[in-house]
Amino acid sequence: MVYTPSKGPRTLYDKVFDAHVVHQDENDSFLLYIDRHLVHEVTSPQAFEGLENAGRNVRRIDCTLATVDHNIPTESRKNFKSLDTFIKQNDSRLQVKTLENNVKQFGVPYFGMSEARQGIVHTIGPEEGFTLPGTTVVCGDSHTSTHGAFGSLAFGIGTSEVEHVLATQTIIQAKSKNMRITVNGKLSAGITSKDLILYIIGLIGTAGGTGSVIEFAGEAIEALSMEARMSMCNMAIEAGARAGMIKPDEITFQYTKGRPLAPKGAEWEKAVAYWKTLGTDKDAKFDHEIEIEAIDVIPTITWGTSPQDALPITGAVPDPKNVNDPIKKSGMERALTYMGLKANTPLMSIKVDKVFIGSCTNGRIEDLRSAAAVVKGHKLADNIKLAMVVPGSGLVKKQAEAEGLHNIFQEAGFEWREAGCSMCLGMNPDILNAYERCASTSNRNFEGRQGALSRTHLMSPAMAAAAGISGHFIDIREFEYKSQDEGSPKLEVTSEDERELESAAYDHVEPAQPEDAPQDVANDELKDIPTKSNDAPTKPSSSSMKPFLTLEGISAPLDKANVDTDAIIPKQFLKTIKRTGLKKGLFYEWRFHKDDQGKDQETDFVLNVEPWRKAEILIVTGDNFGCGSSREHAPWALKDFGIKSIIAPSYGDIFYNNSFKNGLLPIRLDQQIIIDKLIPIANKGGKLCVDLPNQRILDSNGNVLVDHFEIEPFRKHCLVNGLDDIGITLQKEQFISKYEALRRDKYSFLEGGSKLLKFDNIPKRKAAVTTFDTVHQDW
Ligand SMILES: CC(C)[C@H](C(=O)O)[C@@H](O)C(=O)O
Ligand code: SF4
Repeated sequence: MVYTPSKGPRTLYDKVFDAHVVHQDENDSFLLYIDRHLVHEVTSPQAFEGLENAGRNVRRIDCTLATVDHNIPTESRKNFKSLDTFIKQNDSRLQVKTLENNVKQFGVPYFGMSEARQGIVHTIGPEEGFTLPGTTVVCGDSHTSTHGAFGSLAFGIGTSEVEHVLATQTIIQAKSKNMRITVNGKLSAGITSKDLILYIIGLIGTAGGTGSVIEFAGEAIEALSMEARMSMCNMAIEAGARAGMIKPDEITFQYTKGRPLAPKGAEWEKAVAYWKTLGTDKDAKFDHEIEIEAIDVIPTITWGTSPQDALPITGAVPDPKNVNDPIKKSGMERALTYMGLKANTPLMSIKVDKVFIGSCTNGRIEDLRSAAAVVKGHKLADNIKLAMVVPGSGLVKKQAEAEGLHNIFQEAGFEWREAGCSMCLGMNPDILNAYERCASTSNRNFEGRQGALSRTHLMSPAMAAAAGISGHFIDIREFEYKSQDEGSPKLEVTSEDERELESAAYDHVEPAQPEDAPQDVANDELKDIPTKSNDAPTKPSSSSMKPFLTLEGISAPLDKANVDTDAIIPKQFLKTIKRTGLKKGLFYEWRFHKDDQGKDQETDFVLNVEPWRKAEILIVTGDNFGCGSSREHAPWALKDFGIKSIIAPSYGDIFYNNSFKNGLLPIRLDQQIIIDKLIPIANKGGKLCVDLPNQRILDSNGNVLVDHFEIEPFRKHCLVNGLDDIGITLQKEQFISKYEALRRDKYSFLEGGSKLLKFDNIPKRKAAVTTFDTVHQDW
């Protein structure tokens, strides 16, 4: 169907979405073109394997950029010789080496461990100018939302979608709702964008943005630096949103200009003229609007096990006695026990064991500057066992060292590390021990996130640094800076600082202009082309599915809200390069405890008990099942256990998507219907029958319990027919090439991409598998 964007006033999200529609299917499913695809070692092995098995290629290596970040140790690389000697953990090493093999085989530009530009995937994209305003950006990682700070539509995807993007440079998407959060007035001195985003998540909850793209707007947002905007959008996913976006403006252009992969000369002018048109039109309609007064935001930290457990630092640990909702009350009680906290304890009296300054939320130069301003002239408190600063990228590290920040940290007793995800999720040697409490600048405080039984409190870099110096949480507004003589602490990076950073650290070769001359496209509109294509590949992908029609199986109850994917499958199980064998890891922390010998013993968690041990349908009472990380390992683990359908009031967007790609049916139902009609049966271990063709749910006697549940027609079509998305998309090859021709002309400033990076060692493809060989040789 020809897609005709609305003629009326449109939002920033509408505009970027409209500009990328390759094809609209009959039912509200769109094929969107992807401008930028970032790849890392954890969520890509199975995707490359799928490509290889199906004999497919990476369609646009110039739109793809890979790096390693999650698994790598952050200790000094001075003596780095090879991955074999440097990465001690076998499974981590295997994942990193697998990525290295894959980028070589498919010719994907890659920043490996010996490359100065390596870093966290969300730090390097903006840093290189790979991320550009108005683009679509994806990555097999939920914090891809970070890139929305540029006014790009950026979101996390699962591994099946990584494979889809690699093969087709497109993604199948439904349109999200428009939500705007306007922050009026100015933030008070010392209040950072991290305080603001924690405040917002505390207000709207981790499901507050579900199904929506949030546009952050208003005076306080416009005043933020790019790095501060990135911290905001980074955590939009923690508010459940599909993406976060901020209108590109002069601050965005200033930040982007001169980056290695940013357009140059006339292409730059053309790009800026286009980017200036992207702001939300006056009178554009939002499905949800929230207004916040900046003056209300004070330093904010989390107390519990969800990012929504955010409180002003002046507050006290909440008391479950004051909560009526039984699900919320029991969640709060559990969080208090897990965090080892007593209700009503003042937050500022809570002592800290470790400090972590880093991550894709707060591991950029501005963050390190603000933490260093706090630390300068002080020493870590005696009770601090370890404090570490982990730059987001090699270039951030280089810049920080040029400014002498590493000396400030080291003199105070902090460890100065190499770039990586580090203790943000502890897939590498940087972890907390059981019961240790950490002041962390990362974005997730889920149970076990930084190590089994670890306790994470989220906050800004300045607040985490101050906690290290004081030994307990402290209000940064009352902290005694010793660096006043050198001017007040830098909580903001000026454009001058940015220029300095650029010239000091970004010594790249001036990239040549793209070779592809803009092509003549007669018409700006996409023309409808018959979907039949002669050259559509027919080989199945590795993930091809069985048709899903009706399912009759034992149902198991799960009386919890906000079940995150870290809980469904903890980080230690993500190191596999396969899609199978994850049964043991499902709800691992809930299903097992360690005995005196350190052996796993089963708990009485429902799935360990007969008859639910054989459950095929999971009935969840609380909202937001599968929130958090994009790990497709969550549906893989559920399927491996035997669960084939989940029924819950709502889901995390990425988990919901990922489930369909694996033939796992997630059904959304009203909470009251679940509690009244399904939970009584699940509590007895009774059977339910899910009838997908007729979209209804029956009991084992054939009585209809739910006469209709909603499911998007395209998703149903794929499940019922066991269809492989990639195969379907490749049949639309003509639409994709047509869009690419349009793009070369209208958005010519996007051409070139990562192909323009200069490498000392150009990865050589093992076998000539694509028509992109010429491109590859051009590097
Ligand atoms: C490993 C990856 C899938 C995951 C994510 O999607 O966010 C990770 O980056 C995280 O922060 O939990
Ligand atoms: S959230 Fe943490 S683990 Fe995930 S990409 Fe960012 S730094 Fe890495």
